[in-house]
Amino acid sequence: MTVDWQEARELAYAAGRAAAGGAEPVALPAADGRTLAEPLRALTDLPAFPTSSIDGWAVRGPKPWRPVGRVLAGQVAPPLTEDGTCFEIATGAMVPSGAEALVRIEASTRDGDGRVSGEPRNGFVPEWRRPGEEAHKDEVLLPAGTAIDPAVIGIAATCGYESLNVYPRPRAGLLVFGDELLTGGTPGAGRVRDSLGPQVPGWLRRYGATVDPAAVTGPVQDTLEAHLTAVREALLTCDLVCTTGGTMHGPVDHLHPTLSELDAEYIVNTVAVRPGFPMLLARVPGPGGRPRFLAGLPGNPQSAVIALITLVAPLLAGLQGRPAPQLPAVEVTEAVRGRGGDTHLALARLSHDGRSATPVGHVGSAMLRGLSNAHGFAVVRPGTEAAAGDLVPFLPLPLVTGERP
Ligand SMILES: Nc1nc2c(c(=O)[nH]1)N[C@H]1C(S)=C(S)[C@@H](COP(=O)(O)OP(=O)(O)OC[C@H]3O[C@@H](n4cnc5c(N)ncnc54)[C@H](O)[C@@H]3O)O[C@H]1N2
Ligand code: MOO
Repeated sequence: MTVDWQEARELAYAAGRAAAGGAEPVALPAADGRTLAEPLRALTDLPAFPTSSIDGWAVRGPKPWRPVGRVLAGQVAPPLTEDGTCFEIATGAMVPSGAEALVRIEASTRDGDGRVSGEPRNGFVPEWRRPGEEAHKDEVLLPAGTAIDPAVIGIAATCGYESLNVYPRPRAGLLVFGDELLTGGTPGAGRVRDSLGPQVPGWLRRYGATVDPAAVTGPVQDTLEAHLTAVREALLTCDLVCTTGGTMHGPVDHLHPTLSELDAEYIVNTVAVRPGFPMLLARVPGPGGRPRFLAGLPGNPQSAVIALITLVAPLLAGLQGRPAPQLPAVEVTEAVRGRGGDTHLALARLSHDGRSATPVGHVGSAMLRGLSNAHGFAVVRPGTEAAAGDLVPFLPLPLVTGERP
């Protein structure tokens, strides 16, 4: 029943990939953060016409050249037909056929009759860009599965796209379980603040899901009936419902009985990882034959984030048609103990060059202090220990540039 941590990630990814939605067209300005459902191909040669890189003269034959016209950017250049003539030309303008060279304005002189002389630059950089220099028509520039960022939108616009066919964004929701949880004020008298309701939607969005604020509910009352009602309702509008707490088998832990009532099928039910082992991922029959998913995040807050990064991140990557997340290797600066037959995920900070990781303090599964000071987790695989200087995989938090400098 308990699966290896790496295997759990692969199972979650495969489940998401198998359930990825069909492509939908989205206008370029709205495509940031989406995923290409088809390869991005050049629709024409790029550049599409010979394009001047300078302001100057397009010349033909030996100098001096008599100006016979002017080509500005945006115009179709007429041919330059006679030796000893030139067109004045602007940066970005089409180079006329027949032109043999371009002479920069600052490298040119004019005689009393207005004829132009000068030397074309003999440099490494040509003075005009040839059609197809950047891409040939139909060439694949980016594969399907590419995450769309502003630069991808830019190259798509350069090619002439108005919209892109992309995967749908998975819609995620969150149900917080636990009658002991406060939604405001300071903790005490047996009660703690809910630290997952405010936090989990942000992580889900960073993994590409949308989270409607109306799909975040809690605390849900600790009864089986309340759990069932809340999960059923959430599954109506969400592709993925995350729950927090109740993954064990305590007196008020109702998640497993809820899943059984819903005819859910476990994809992963507990993982050989510390912290976080009671995490689970289940598939629930959805309308139209497309499955919906429920991720059970353990109640201990750091364990909940570990479940997100272990199961939900690969699931969402698969649902969006992205490649499975790969882990870089880093050197640990101090020893990190193993956890016997379990994978140990040890919170750590990366060095500025990203090559080494140093474990942080305050890493108990009920704590968030270490998490708020770390870049991710050093991964110590089952049956191993990491000595200072060893290379281990690093599981990054989905932080944005500028966070945790
Ligand atoms: N007999 C055993 N008991 C426990 C074991 C075990 O192996 N045997 N494992 C422990 C581990 S490890 C974990 S993790 C938790 C998982 O339990 P649940 O998922 O059922 O979570 P709860 O019992 O509901 O809560 C655990 C803990 O976390 C606090 N919590 C819950 N939700 C939140 C929240 N939204 N914000 C802040 N804190 C939260 C809750 O108050 C509890 O302290 O089981 C252990 N027990
Ligand atoms: O493994 Mo629990 O998931 O330590 O907090």
